[in-house]
Parts: sequence; structure tokens; C-alpha cells
Amino acid sequence: MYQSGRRFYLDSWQSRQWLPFPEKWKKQGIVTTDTILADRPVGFSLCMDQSPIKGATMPRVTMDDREGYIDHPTRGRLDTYIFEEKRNVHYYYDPGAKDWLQLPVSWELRSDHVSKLMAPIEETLTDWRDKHDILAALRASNYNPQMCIDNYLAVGDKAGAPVPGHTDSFHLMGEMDHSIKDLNKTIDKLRRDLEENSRQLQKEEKGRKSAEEQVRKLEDKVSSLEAEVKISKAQHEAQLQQTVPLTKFLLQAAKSSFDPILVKNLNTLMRLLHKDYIQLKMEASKRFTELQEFIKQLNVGMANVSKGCSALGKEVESVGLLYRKEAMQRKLLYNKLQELRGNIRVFTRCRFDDRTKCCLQFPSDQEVQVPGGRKLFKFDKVFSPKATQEEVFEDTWPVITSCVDGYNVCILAYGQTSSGKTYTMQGPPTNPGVNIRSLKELLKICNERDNIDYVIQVSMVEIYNEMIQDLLTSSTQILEIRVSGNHILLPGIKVMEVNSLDDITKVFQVGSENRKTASTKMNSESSRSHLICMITVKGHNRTSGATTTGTLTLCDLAGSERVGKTEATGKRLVEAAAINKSLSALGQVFSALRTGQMHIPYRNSKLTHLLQPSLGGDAKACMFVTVSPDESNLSETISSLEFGSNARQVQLGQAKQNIQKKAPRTPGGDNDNGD
Ligand SMILES: Nc1ncnc2c1ncn2[C@@H]1O[C@H](COP(=O)(O)OP(=O)(O)OP(=O)(O)O)[C@@H](O)[C@H]1O
Repeated sequence: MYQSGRRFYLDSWQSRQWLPFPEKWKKQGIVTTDTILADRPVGFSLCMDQSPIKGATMPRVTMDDREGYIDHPTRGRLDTYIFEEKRNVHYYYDPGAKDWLQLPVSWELRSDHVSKLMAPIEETLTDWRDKHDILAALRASNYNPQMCIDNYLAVGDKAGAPVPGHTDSFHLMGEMDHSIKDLNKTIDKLRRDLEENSRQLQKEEKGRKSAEEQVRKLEDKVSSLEAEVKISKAQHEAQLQQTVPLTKFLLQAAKSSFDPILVKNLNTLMRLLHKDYIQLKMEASKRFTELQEFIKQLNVGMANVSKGCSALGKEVESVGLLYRKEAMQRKLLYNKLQELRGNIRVFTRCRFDDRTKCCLQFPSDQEVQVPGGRKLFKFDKVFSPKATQEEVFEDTWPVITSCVDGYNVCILAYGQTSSGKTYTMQGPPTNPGVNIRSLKELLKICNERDNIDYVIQVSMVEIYNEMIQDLLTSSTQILEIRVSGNHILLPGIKVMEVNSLDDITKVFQVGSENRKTASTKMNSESSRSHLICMITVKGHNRTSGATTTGTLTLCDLAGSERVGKTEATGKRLVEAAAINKSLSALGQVFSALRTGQMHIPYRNSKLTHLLQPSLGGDAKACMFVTVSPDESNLSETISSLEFGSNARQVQLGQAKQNIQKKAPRTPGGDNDNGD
């Protein structure tokens, strides 16, 4: 027997391989051994049908998390196991990156070596013609042609056989793996560069500090020398003042006494004193000149140091700039990786409220912690109550603007009633939210592109009690969903074209006037319907003649709330039930997408049916989970955060660009005789 970590394996004498420990033995057996060394194979003996023996050296066999099973349509239940195997990988040396990178499938097909390996497969399996496909299978068989043929033949029954010519998913997955590996390598390289730059920055910061310290010391010395010069000058002047009156006095005294010897002595004394005085004066002036010279040198030194400091400051600034640039690049690469994986991007925003203390903590801009050290939730971005509408839009606009290039994009706001969904999406007129900012941005981009003619069309509906109503007309007609191919149509819907800021303002004014709002106990302005704003951006390239059609769906969902909490009755109860039904249908769609189910229950509600193209695989989606800062709403907050966490694990697949030669249908189905 062999133990690796928590897993146990058995040596199979027949196949001479390590096989996973049989499930049924686990229920009966006790494994005994003298010593257990972590993560190291040790000798075991197996005692079956024994009563447990106490002691640390007698471990029970634990469950193996690599085991599983599949229900095969023809072979019934098959046990599965994820083996840790070493695989051959074909690399090429990239002189630019100075690194070995995995060969993409299309490049690998040019290799003679690989062609030789593929030849026996092509000869044996003559109906398998897709070279990409064969190479992908060869890779999966560790470049062993015989194993590849065996694998193909082994799974070649009717239900499980790969359909030749139809399985270029191998190729796509290979390419995708390659891109993700490359991106990871680039991220690693950037991280290393970043660390190197940070180290450099710290070193230079240290140098700057020590230079500043030196300047401070030199300044202290200069001021102490200046003080010394002042003192010696003052002493010299004092001496002079003392000497002159003394000389005058002695002369007068000598003249008054008329004693010639005394006068002579006094004259000698005077001469001596004068000589001393001259010497002292010369000494002082010499000292003074020396000091002046020293101060001059110090000033030059200080100028040099301050020059060095400013050069260092500039360098620090440029390293800082590089750091910010690289951080930005890392973020872009992360976004690209997310895009390749096709994940729904989920942001969380906590509502600002100056009347209450925020009960949530924000350890980083991607984490939110619920009080009492309970669960930590991670999102693509977490906006604290301090976040502005600009900051919120900044992280959304790369997704939004890709609809100009022909992608389907969807932004949803989900959260408890009064948690700030409408504030985030619509916002007050003086500080608009994602809706108006996105349309402005789309207009700006369209105006900047000279050789493409763009048309931006907007339509707006609300789903109230599972009924779809057009918000751009005052008509109360209920719209019905019609499906045509991959398109979801709303025949009869009003579409408005926008060309300026005034048009945008007008569309939203008309829409909000028609929107049904009703009061509940929690919020007198609470909206009890889902608001969906559908924007279509059609571009016609005058040079190439290509047409792109992108859609942006902005969705302000009705508040998720517990019926009991709002004490809803009558009409309100019906509204709450309809909202809960559609939101739980949205949760079911996410859950089915997350677990890769064949059937996605889009048709369980009008909301999910209408959003099907935006959640269905070739779209880019992001969701704002809005939460309240108030502790009394904590249980709703946790359930919203959990909803967001689940949505974050949904992979929609890589987004597809809609480029056509001919203009496609509008949401109203104008090319489809929908009206
Ligand atoms: N970030 C914020 N800064 C300032 N005020 C905010 C913020 N978020 C929300 N508010 C205010 O909180 C109140 C409730 O917000 P809002 O109407 O957006 O909630 P909601 O989630 O859309 O509610 P409902 O589900 O009922 O539609 C509003 O008065 C709004 O102006």
C-alpha cells in the first residue's frame, strides 16, 4: 500500500500499477502502520474485518476526493478517478520572452516530428480527417499514437464516439489553454518585474532619506559656523572698544603728570598694545575669510545635494509611474483572463448612509467581510460606501464599450430593497449612474470613429407581475416574447434613436414617468418591477462594408425582500411573489450554467427569458450586488452576497462578436415582420 497526502493506493499485481483504494474496503478496513510520515510513502499492512484499534498509529482510511462516477448512456454507471500523471508537452523557444512556450495546435501541425506521429493514426482511422482534432487527441494521449488509436477505438461506441470533423472543440480548448498559460506566464513575469521595481523603489527611497539627513546635518553645521563667526566678530569689536578708551585715558594721564619716564613707558605700552591689537585684528579677519570660504563650499555642496535629491525625486516619481502602469497592465491582463474564461464579473457596492454605521468591513478592494469575523466574500471589485458614481462606472466601462465592437453585453443590479440598485444604475439627475454614463460613453466612442456610421437605438420595458410593458409609450398593451432563431423579439416595442445628450435625457425621462412605483413599508419610493433598458449599437464600416451589431442590456432588478419582513398583503403580496419567482428563476439559470447542465431553465420567468441572449453563452455580463450598511439588514446582505458569489462562478464561455455583411434584426423584430 502507498499513501500520498490523504490518499491511499494499492499495488495491483496484475496491471503493475498503483490503483485507488477500493471504496468497499474503506467501510470495513483499518490500516495499520508503525510510523506515519506526512506526504511520504510508508509501509502498511491491511487488517480486514477487525475491530478498531486505538492509537495514533492506526489511521482509518479516509475518503478520496478524486473518485467519482459517470452515468454512461450505454454502459451504465462507470467509476472515474483523476490520476496525477506526468504528461509530455511540446514547447518552442521564444527568443523575445526568453522562455519555452507551449506550441499552439496550428503551429504544431507544421512539425515533421508531429506529422510522423500522426501518420499511423490517419492510416488506421481513415474517417477521422480533422488534423486539429487528431493532434488534440494525440496530445491527450501523451504523444503516443498507439494509445491515441486505442483510446479512440475504446470509446468508439455509438453513444460516446467522437464525431469526426465536428469536434474542433479540442482545438479551441488547446488554443485556450495555450492563451491562458501564456497570460499566466506574462502575469508572473509582470509580478516579478513589479517586485524588482518595488525593491528598487525602496532602495532609492532609503538613499533619498539618507541624502536628506546629510543635508540637514550640513545645514546645522552652517548655522553653528555662522553663529561662531558672529560671536568672534562681536568679541573683536568689544576688544576694540575697550582698547581705544584705555589708550586715551593713559595718554591723558601721562600728559597731566609730566613724568617723562612714565610717558615713555606708557608710549612703549601703547605701541605694544597697538601691535597686539593689529595682530588680533589680522587674526580675526583671517578667521573670518576662512569661515566665509568654508560657508561658500558648504553652499555649493548643499546645492549639489539638493540637485541630487530632486533627480532622485524624479526617479522615484518615474518608478512610481511604472509601478502604477504595471499594476494597471496586471489588471487588464486579469480582465483578459476573466474574459477568456467567460466569467460573469460581479461587483459589490455598499450603500452610503450617514445616519448609520456601516456594519461591513472592506479588507481590500476585492473583499467584503461580514461582522464578527464571519464569512469573507471575494468579488471582482468591492465598492465601499465612499465610492463615487465615477469610480463605479470606471470599472464597468470596458465591458460596456465592447458593445460598440459588436458584443452582447449585460449589466444587472441585484440587491435588497433600498440597497442602492436604482442609485447605481439610474442615479440622481445631478450625479447619474451606469445607465446614462454608458449611453454618453457609447455616443462619444461612436462620434470618435470616423469611418464607421453608427446608429444607437434604445427601448425600455418593465416586467411587473410577470407582464412586460413598454415604457417608451403610454400604451398599456402587454408585450409578448417571440423567439426567432437565436433572437428574442418583443413585437410592437417602441424603439427610439439617440444622437445627443438631450435625446438620452428624454428617453430616460419618458421611461421613468411611465414606471410603476409603489410604496412598501421599507421604502416609499420602492420600485416593484424589473426595469430593462435595451440599447442596440449598429455600425457600418464605410471602407470594408462590414456591419456590427452590439447590444447593451441594463437591468435594474426589483428588490429581493422577504415577504414577512415588509408585511405585504393583497396587491403587494402578489407583487412580492412575482418578484421572488423571477429572482429565484435567475438564480436557477445561474446554477444550471455553473454546473454545466444541458437544460438551462430560461423560460421559468419572463425576466430570464428576455435576458436569455445576454446570459446565454456568447455575451459579456457583469452584475452589481448592492447591499445595505445597516446591521439590521445583515441576513439579507449575506444572502445577496451569496447570490453574487454563486453568479461569479458562472462561465458563459468566450464572448462572440456579431459581425455581418448584412444588417441584423432589431429587438422589435423589424426585419422579421414582428410588428
Ligand atoms: N451610494 C449612495 N450614495 C448616496 N445615496 C444612496 C446611495 N445608494 C443609495 N442611496 C439612496 O438610498 C435610497 C435607496 O436607494 P435606491 O432607490 O437606489 O434603492 P433600490 O435598491 O433601487 O431600491 P428598490 O429595490 O426599492 O428599487 C435612495 O434615497 C438613494 O438615493
